[in-house]
Amino acid sequence: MGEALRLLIENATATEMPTEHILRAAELIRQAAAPLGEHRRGRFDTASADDLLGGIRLYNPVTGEGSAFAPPVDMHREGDLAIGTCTLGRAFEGPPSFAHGGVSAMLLDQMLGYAVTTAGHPGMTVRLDTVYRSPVPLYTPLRMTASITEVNGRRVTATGAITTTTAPTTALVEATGLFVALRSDQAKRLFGPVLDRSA
Ligand SMILES: CCCCCCCC(=O)SCCNC(=O)CCNC(=O)[C@H](O)C(C)(C)COP(=O)(O)OP(=O)(O)OC[C@H]1O[C@@H](n2cnc3c(N)ncnc32)[C@H](O)[C@@H]1OP(=O)(O)O
Repeated sequence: MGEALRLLIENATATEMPTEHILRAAELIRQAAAPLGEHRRGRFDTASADDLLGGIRLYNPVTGEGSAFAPPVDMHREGDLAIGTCTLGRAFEGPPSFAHGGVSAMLLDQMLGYAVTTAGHPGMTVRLDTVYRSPVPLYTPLRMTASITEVNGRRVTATGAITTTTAPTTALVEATGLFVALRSDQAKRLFGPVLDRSA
């Protein structure tokens, strides 16, 4: 379903069809959406397809295969380096033909988060600094990298960059993120209802 939704969003964003076609499509979309809404999970319920501890989040807005919104980014580790790949379509546009700056920050937040989590230092982002060196092109295969630069108690720093796959040494956007490991009282305060319901 995620793939179908992403095709829908891409075509809906790029379409130049006449208004009557768009109105007809809108009605069909409403008809398709209605049965899905008949049984929904609540705010604190995890998706039945998810495995929180195993890191499976089907509807994550960056990596989720089931997400209408995610590019989705494919991530893996090679040694100390986290690597991600994706191609951004029209829905991610900011400046004409290039990605929105907030989208680049979102991709890098997830990349850095993946780097720290898969290195055994899970935490939440408390700071993300981005440097925009060149616009990120749409419809162009992208490569992202991230790695840890410092571990200082509960605070972990990671850096990363977005490049194209054809010029992997030319950073278009760079980011440095600070992640903080939650104390048990913080984890309980923030995620207690979710953990209780998924136990
Ligand atoms: C595979 C998974 C990938 C996931 C990637 C996505 C990651 C995300 O996007 S997470 C979502 C965005 N982030 C958030 O919503 C976090 C919001 N922040 C918070 O809830 C709180 O700041 C929280 C709970 C993390 C930490 O609580 P807080 O009271 O701020 O910090 P505290 O626990 O007292 O301090 C920890 C340390 O971090 C430091 N710190 C906290 N915030 C900052 C900051 N913004 N800048 C610098 N240092 C900071 C503190 O000074 C302290 O340092 P020290 O140990 O030397 O005294």
